[in-house]
Amino acid sequence: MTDDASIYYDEDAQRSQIEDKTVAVLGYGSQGHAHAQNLADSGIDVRVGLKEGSSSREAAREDGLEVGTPKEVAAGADIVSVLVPDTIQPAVYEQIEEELEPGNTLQFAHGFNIHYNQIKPPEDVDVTMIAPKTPGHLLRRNYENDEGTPALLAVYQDATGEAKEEALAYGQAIGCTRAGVVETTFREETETDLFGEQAVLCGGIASLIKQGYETLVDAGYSPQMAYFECLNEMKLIVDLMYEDGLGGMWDSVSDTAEYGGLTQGDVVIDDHARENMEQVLEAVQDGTFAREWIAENQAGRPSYTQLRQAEKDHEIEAVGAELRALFAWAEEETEDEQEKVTADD
Ligand SMILES: NC(=O)C1=CN([C@@H]2O[C@H](COP(=O)(O)OP(=O)(O)OC[C@H]3O[C@@H](n4cnc5c(N)ncnc54)[C@H](OP(=O)(O)O)[C@@H]3O)[C@@H](O)[C@H]2O)C=CC1
Ligand SMILES: CC[C@](O)(C(C)=O)C(=O)O
Ligand SMILES: [Mg+2]
Ligand SMILES: [Mg+2]
Repeated sequence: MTDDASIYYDEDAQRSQIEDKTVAVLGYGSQGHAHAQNLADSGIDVRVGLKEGSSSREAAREDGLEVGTPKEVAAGADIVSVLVPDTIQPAVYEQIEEELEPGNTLQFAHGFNIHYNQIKPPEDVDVTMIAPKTPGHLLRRNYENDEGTPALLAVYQDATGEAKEEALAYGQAIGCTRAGVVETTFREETETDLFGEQAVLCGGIASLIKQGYETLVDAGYSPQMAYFECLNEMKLIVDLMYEDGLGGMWDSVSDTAEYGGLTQGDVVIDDHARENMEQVLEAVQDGTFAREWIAENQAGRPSYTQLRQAEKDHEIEAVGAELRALFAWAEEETEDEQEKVTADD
């Protein structure tokens, strides 16, 4: 995004660009179920593409959607939205490639396979991206609550001359132009998304939480105390940043927290952490991470499986599960009490 980046809203999108078109949504996972249901609720003709025997087929049918194999649904579609996992996309693309007709659109929610040349579409189709900046389940929840979800729009290939307009209409139909759609490129979306999820949003924050938790527990504090301090309250603090930036958070916490945070934050996340972040970014930019991830999948995901298990086995997960169960029970009780008060009134 540059200083003059364009942001598009509902009024910038033309429904006519999509209303008579058929969309094949491949995959019915986090993004797939949200795109498919939001499109259908916006009056668009949607079909869901899943392999025979897929565990997602029943869910899509229960949600009232027509289901076929990726090849079957792509055959009748104007827009094919590729929402299976990134590592599966090249194989699924091979199944649907011959169904693409001139003027059709290949639509993505992340640029990995286009940017790293794992999918090479024919020149006569549009290749676009609407990348919601949120997990899919929140994309669906926001749509149902009449709220918007910000997204990025990019056009890699404009065979029809109307790729951007159609992508905007798609973004409107899944609820993104309600919040704002920012124009970017496949390269910028891919590299910033991978960097963000690795260094900050998913990897960085999980490691920060675990290191904080372990520091307190190793120093003799109770695991419950460490959980509340390092994980539970994270959401509440991030909510303040989400609503009003870092300033919103600094304004709300005590002066003591603000002074301690401003002096110690950079001690923890220091120049060394910054150098590590730069290395993470370099591996994304020069394709090292992409090659590693593709090879890891070709080898049957040995490291991924082991790392996933180690994360599940971390003590903070068991402690958190116990505490959250107590919390939910306490909340239910509070609601019951409130209902009782209302009824008594
Ligand atoms: N997760 C997110 O919120 C975000 C994801 N993205 C991007 O969206 C895209 C989709 O990611 P995400 O939603 O996480 O994916 P998911 O892992 O949630 O996708 C799982 C779905 O894909 C189906 N699937 C798996 N293999 C195949 C196959 N061979 N043929 C057909 N369907 C298959 C699964 O069916 P089955 O039940 O049979 O396994 C399931 O329905 C990616 O490009 C990702 O980077 C972008 C923004 C956020
Ligand atoms: C932050 C992770 C993400 O990039 C996302 C939800 O936006 C993803 O790939 O899931
Ligand atoms: Mg993302
Ligand atoms: Mg991502």
